[in-house]
Amino acid sequence: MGRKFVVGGNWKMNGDKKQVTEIVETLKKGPLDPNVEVVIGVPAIYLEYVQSIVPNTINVAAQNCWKAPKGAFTGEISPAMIKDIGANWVILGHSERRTIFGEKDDLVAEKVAHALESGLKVIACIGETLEEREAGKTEEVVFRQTKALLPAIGSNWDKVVLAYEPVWAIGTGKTASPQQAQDVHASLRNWLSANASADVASSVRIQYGGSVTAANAKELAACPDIDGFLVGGASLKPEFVDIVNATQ
Ligand SMILES: O=C[C@H](O)COP(=O)(O)O
Repeated sequence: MGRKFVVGGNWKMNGDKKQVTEIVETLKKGPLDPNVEVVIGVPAIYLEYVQSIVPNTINVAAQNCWKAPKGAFTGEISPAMIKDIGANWVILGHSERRTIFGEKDDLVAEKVAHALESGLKVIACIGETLEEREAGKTEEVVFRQTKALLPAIGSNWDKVVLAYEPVWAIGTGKTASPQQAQDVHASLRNWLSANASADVASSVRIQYGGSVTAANAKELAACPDIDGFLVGGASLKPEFVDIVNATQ
């Protein structure tokens, strides 16, 4: 099957020019496993700068974008702008966008569709809240969120990475157990087999995100349906190198 392990670092709204330079220096020193695809999610204002200092083995992602190429959308950036400065990825539908900024499934889908049309690759995030998990609705929620993406993705699944990020595990230090994460990833693959295609189900890469650290990455990475991570807090620290190398 050969799904290439893919590790994203989502810096969120953190860092200043000095710190982002230091993080890039740390990544350059690595050494980073050459068999792993690395994508760093950079605050919009530093995208061009970071793109100009990373080696071409490291991919740069925006953390959000709008669903149109240009126009009267104050404060937004477009996929065309992201591509224009040389970056090729965008993270969409992150739970912070969904919960803090009120992005619903249909808006996330429109953004995904436009980003893909514009030639960006997409890390599309899904995941349930604690309340939803405790109500036994984990699968219902992640299937609903993924279903909304199907028409947006169309035949572009090779340009999409799904990131399963249980909201209760984000920034809380409370990681999903490898079994909990594996179970959701496996269910998602079954659902994709029935609702997209067997080929999509077996080839799409599904990252786990939520309090991933160097201490828990190896165990999570050993799960058969976990194909990488989307890392928040730890992506700002030197341990991100060990997380990238978790399959070694
Ligand atoms: O996008 C990354 C996730 O929100 C995980 O964040 P975290 O590793 O700080 O829990």
